[in-house]
Parts: sequence; C-alpha cells; structure tokens
Amino acid sequence: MSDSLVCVKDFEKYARLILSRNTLDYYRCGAGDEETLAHNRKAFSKYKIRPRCLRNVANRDLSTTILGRTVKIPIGVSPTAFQKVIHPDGEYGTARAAEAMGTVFILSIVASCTIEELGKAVPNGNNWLQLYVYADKEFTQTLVKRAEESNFKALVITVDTPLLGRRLANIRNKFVVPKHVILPNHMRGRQLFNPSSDWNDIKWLKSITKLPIILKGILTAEDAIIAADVGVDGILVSNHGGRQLDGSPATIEVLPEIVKAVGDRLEVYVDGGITNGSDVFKALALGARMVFMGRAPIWGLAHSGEEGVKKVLDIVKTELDGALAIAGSATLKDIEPGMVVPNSYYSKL
Ligand SMILES: Cc1cc2nc3c(=O)[nH]c(=O)nc-3n(C[C@H](O)[C@H](O)[C@H](O)COP(=O)(O)O)c2cc1C
Ligand SMILES: CCCCCCC(=O)C(=O)O
Repeated sequence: MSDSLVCVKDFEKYARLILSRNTLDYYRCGAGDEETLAHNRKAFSKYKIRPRCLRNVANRDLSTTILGRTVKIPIGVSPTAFQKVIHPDGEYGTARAAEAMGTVFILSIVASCTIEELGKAVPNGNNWLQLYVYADKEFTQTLVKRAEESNFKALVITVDTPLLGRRLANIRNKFVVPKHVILPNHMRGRQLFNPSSDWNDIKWLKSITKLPIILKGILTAEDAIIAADVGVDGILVSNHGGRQLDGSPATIEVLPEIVKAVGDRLEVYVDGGITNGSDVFKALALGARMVFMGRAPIWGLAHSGEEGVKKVLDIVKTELDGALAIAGSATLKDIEPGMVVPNSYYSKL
C-alpha cells in the first residue's frame, strides 16, 4: 500500500481519509482564516532554483553537523503534541524513525509519553526537548533536569505562544484530547503557557543548564539579534505552522533577513510548509543550517506508525538528494546562495 504513496502529499491525502474530523482538523488546521498556513506553502514558489551543470555530483553526502553532532540528513522532526492520538506508536515511533534516518527528533512537552520513557525507548537518538518557560520556575527547572538525566541533547524553548492561537476548526469541533491519551509531563490544571515570559527567562534558563538552547518561533531580525546577544545556541525560524498569528509571514520569506542579521553567531533552522526536497534545498540555499517538518511526519505516522514516518523522511531525503545532484551540488557545502533566487530575478531579465 505504501508503495503507491510516493510523496508527502500522498501521505497527507491518505491521512485525510482515515483520521476522524476532530483529529484531522487539530493536526491540519491553522489560526484564524489560515492565510499564514497556506502562505507557508505558497511562498516556496516565490523562489526558483538555478541549477548548475557539469560539477561531478557522483558522490553525494547529505550530512552536516548540528550543535556539534553529525546528522545524516538536514531534515529533522519538529515537536507536535500527543502523537498517540494519531497512532499507538506515538512519539516512540516518530523518534525511532528519526534515529533510523540519523536525524533530530524534538519531543513536545505535551507528548503522550514521559521524557524518561522516550529517553529509554530511544536511548541513542538525537532527541531534543521542547518546552516553555513556565511561570512556575521550579517546575521548569525540574523538566530541564529530567531532560538532562534522560540524555536529551538540547532544549527547544517555544517563544511564539504566550497564549494559544485561535484555531477556528478546533473551536467549532470543541476539540478535546481523547480521554485515553494522557499528557504525563504536564499535570492537568497547570497553566501551559506563560504570557509574562521575557528575555530574562532565557538568561535564567542559560544559568541553570549546560544543554544547548534553541528558541523556536523567532520571525524577525530584531529578535534574532537579541537571541544572539543573550547567547542562545540556535533559533528555529517558525510561525508554529501557521497556528499562532494569522497574518504573520511565511517562514521561508523571513529566513533571509534573519540569516543576514545573525550570520554565524548562532545556528539558524527553519520549519513551516516544508513538504519536499526542493523546499529543503531552497531553505538551505537561503541560509538555514537545517530544516524541520511538523505535519509531514504526522501524516506518515497516521499511515503506518514508525514505518510511515521513516518512509516520509526517506522520501524527502531522496528528493533532496535529487535536487542537490541536478542543481550541481555534491554536498550541502556546495550549495551556493546564488542557486536560489526570488522570482523577481527573472522578471527583471
Ligand atoms: C498538530 C500540531 C501540534 C503542534 N504542537 C506543538 C507543540 O507541542 N510545541 C511546539 O512548539 N510546536 C508545536 N507545533 C508546531 C510545530 O512544531 C511546527 O512549528 C510546525 O508544525 C511546522 O510547520 P509544518 O507543520 O508546516 O511543517 C505543532 C504543530 C502542529 C501541526
Ligand atoms: C490543548 C493543549 C494544546 C497544546 C499545544 C500544542 C501546540 O503547540 C499546538 O500547536 O497545537
């Protein structure tokens, strides 16, 4: 069956057929009129790839280093909540698939397994933990300690969620997490988001851990510069998959200003709307060190658990490999900025 699914869109179509309306809407939807959700995808068409020829691309290598560790592909898995709603393999399946593909898995703090369970289930994975800086500092510190003890390799602090975006589909469906799925890292009743969070919290976090810190949800050069000044290790340029502020820009279009502003001061990653190898190529050429995908692995998980996620990652890897070869780059280092240009480059000719 999965042989007939040859791209991420095929997996998405399949997921749309099998998931309940409630569940599908929760994973698919964006905030408000979903303009940003749609724009994340469409904005990739604002750029074209200028392929170079005759550059001996016979021996290709998609690996790179992220926070000092080798990843086999520059395509990681963004945090998405309670994955056992999608498939019994849940987060274990997604993390194992990421490990098999030699890449990063980010566990959401609202996962359907504990930090410790994931650490035990995938002990050799390049696992990162996503969390918020809670008003309750003691609780935050406990989570950080648990991540350290479970051999997580980095902390991802989501900074675009002082409160949850207004997702109309969920409101209409009266979405609730199914009763059989518990969120064991997050005691019911505790406030998940912290609207009073500020840059001092990031400084505090730096002072209590040696784990690298990544800020997820940066969308402006101004904030990227502050992040670099504060001394975090990386930023994940993200608009939360269009789920937070409708009307915010597509991530691929803000990436260049951010890369220009912070250059090599920290690692810059991007997520949002990435569904194929050409998207990945464009993001890398525009300066991202690595990309992440949120929904695409979920569609794979819905299809066949761990195997489905692996298949999705493998498809995008194969597409990136093809894009590299045909654009004339044997390795990621051979991707040159001039290989990806805005459409205006051609309209001026
Ligand atoms: C169903 C769903 C749940 C998500 N849960 C989280 C979460 O728990 N924490 C977080 O920081 N981001 C969360 N995100 C945002 C993703 O990490 C990521 O930024 C986004 O999905 C990227 O866009 P893409 O889905 O187009 O790849 C979620 C996204 C979706 C679609
Ligand atoms: C009902 C709990 C909501 C968890 C938030 C997960 C998330 O970030 C998302 O986009 O959804």
